[in-house]
Amino acid sequence: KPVTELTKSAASSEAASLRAQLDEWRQEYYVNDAPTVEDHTYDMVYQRLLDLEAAFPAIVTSDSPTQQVGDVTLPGFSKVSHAVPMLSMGDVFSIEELSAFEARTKQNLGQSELDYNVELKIDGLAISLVYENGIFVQGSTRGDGNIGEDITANLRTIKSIPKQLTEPLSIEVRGECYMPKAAFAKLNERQEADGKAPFANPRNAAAGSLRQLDPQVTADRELATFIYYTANFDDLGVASQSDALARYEELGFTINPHYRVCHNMDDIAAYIDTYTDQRETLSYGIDGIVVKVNSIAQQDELGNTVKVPRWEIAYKFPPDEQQTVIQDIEWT
Ligand SMILES: NC(=O)c1c(N)nc(OC2CCCC2)nc1O[C@@H]1CCC[C@@H]1O
Repeated sequence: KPVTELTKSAASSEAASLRAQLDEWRQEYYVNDAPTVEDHTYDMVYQRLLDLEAAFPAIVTSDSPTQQVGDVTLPGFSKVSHAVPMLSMGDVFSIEELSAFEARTKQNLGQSELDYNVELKIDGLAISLVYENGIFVQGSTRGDGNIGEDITANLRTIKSIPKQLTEPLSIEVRGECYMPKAAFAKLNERQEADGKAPFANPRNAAAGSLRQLDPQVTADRELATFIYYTANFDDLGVASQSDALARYEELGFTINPHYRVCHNMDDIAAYIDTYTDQRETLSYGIDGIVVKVNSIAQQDELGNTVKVPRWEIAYKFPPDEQQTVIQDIEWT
């Protein structure tokens, strides 16, 4: 039926079922690498959801597939084309799905044992940093993965981003720019004091502090970074993700210290348990755990699908229990 003839509740329930269907198809496509429908079928259903949400904005949910698309680039920024696309990651939500990823990966590689590098999934904004002969020359956002915004001037104000490396390497590295929880709380106090709207969460605050044109604003926001990737491993002389992280640190970058080489799912599950418990004690936000095949050669052998690497997966924590806390406050 045309969306204009629907009641809001009819639109809302149709949208909910479309979201579930789209999420199932995304899982097949991005995680299992085994889509059961043609792209145009996905696109038609996606378009129907867009129409429903456009006709009834109140029914949009933050986890709707329509809200997950890569960021488009904002006007006012010059554009940066990523020579190597900045990919995102497939998500899984249970150990069972993680085991399925492991089984599929072992099968793809014809290996019965695999080493993984497991990392915290920092809840920030992906950035790319380009160095020429060891000098920081350009920084950008991920954008849609191919085209990002040039935010070099803003990134120059961030202390953890070295202006010069300890070696004269010409290299591009990638990582997450984030706002520590303490800086986020202070910023929102200032926002309220200035009669401005508070930021919803540290990730939005980091994005809002980078994707604006005044470097002084960025400088005042106490942002930080963790580097975790490079587009050109050949320049590093390393054979694994865990060695690459140690190399980034040698070059002057900040890396997240909580990475661990795991040899099987039990190790990975133990790591997930540890950081599910410790999550609240971390001074920055994380929204999951990243499991990567540790060997670079095996990563290359597995390659990437159009949007995500086949050699890594993100285990996502259940949505934050913050909502229940807020409900308690309202209730009392
Ligand atoms: N958020 C993170 O902590 C994180 C990580 N620890 N490791 C990676 O590996 C990259 C490598 C190639 C594709 C993803 N990506 C991360 O975040 C990604 C960046 C873009 C979308 C995800 O947030």
